[in-house]
Amino acid sequence: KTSCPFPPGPPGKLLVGNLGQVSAERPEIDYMRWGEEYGSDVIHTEVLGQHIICLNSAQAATDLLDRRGFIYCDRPRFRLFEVMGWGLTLTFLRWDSRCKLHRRLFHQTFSSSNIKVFRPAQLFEARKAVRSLLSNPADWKDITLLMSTSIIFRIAFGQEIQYKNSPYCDLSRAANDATTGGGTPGSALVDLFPLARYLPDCINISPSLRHARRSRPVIQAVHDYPWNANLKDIEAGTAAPSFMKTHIERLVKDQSAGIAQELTLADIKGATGAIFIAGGNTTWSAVQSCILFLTKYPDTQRRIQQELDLVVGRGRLPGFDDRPHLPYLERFINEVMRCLPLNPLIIPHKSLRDDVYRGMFIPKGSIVFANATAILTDPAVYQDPHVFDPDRYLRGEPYPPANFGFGRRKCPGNFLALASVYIFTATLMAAFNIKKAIGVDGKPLEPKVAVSVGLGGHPQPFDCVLRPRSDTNASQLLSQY
Ligand code: HEM
Repeated sequence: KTSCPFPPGPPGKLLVGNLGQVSAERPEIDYMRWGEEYGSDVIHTEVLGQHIICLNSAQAATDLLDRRGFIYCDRPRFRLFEVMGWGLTLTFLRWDSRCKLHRRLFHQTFSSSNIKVFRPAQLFEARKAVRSLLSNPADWKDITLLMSTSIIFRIAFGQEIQYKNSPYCDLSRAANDATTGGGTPGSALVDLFPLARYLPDCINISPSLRHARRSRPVIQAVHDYPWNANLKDIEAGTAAPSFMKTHIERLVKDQSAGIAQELTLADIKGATGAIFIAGGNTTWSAVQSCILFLTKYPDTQRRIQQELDLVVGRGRLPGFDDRPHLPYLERFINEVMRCLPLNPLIIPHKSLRDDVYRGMFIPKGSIVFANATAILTDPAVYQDPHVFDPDRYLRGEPYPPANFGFGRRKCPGNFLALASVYIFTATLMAAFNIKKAIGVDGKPLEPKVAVSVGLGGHPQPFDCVLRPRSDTNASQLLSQY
């Protein structure tokens, strides 16, 4: 215990605290406003006795979530997602030996050097997608969904998805709706009043709870359907390399050698499902964000294309070896991530013990949010933070630190995700120009830079027009590929 005060924050009401004061839709904006009002980058609220801490600066987030990661590595219970049927899913696991085991599985597979084995699948899918765009440019949303889903399905379950009306794409869309429809993680009625989960549907006043119950079959299917398909292939000896295959084969080998195993088949199944849910739609959203900013900023397109034409030339398509030689494209992707964080409050962490930070008391069991929106638009770090400017990084401003989270719960798929986004954007820009769509009034439609609410947000729908470039022979190269 300590005599230090809690971090500053809005005064609450007797018993309920700040219940109802934080917007369900854009809580990050409330926390930014309070940050200004109370002159602090660490804000405290309390809802029904639950302490909530929001970190509005990179400094506070790295000091606590990175440097004191051993304190801030737990997660709150996500009861709404439990109702949906998410089980051994790393994202929702409390910090214990099982969670550490799952993180090890992810790190072994998705470290910056180990992801190189997935490059052929990423390259193949990116080129397949851009080739499909040549015949169906208006279909860019479905084609990019097919690509992101197929990359993650190959990596997780060894299954390629060949057609846009494949049941796996429907599954991906449904799983996306299930998770994003749950609202800001940890803020549903059932998270605040756990007994609400037992309310019968006839008196169930919570739309999120009804949504979670309706989503159960989809979440079950996400785990079972591709798993069963790949299990058949593994048994038949025809399975392609995948996370699932590697870990099942290792488990079977260790079991037959009599080596004691902490890992179970259920762990592998949970982790494989987690790759799909955490890695498919997020990558799709990041790809869509790139298309959004390419649409908004034609000059940026030209610069990416000039760089590509210079480095890659006309005789071939971009590959992974070109990436270090395409610094403007790298800055562009980082600037897209900075301007449109897909998880404005990341995913909440929870503290395992009492802590004091700069004289402020953070009690054990606090829910801790890093406010990505505040961090990425902090005027003390980013000059003119609301201006889209990939060249800001040439002036020494840091690459966005918050999009993939912090500390011991930082996204283990970050290298893989950025590699997919890179190879798709490079291939797209080698082959296409993107223009704004024209509205009914004859004027160009300006895409809105906004993200949906909920876990794994995606850019709000926008239109654009893709036209093959006539000044390169990328289309020809793609059609031969
Ligand atoms: C652009 C794409 C992606 C974005 C923006 C993203 C973002 C995030 C964020 C913000 C977190 C929470 C970190 C925290 O709590 O501090 C997270 C966690 C996670 N991500 Fe990603 N992610 C992406 C792609 C991927 C991919 C491709 C995979 C799979 C290979 C993946 C797997 C996970 C997992 C398993 C977690 C939970 C980690 C834990 O709780 O310990 N993500 N991601």
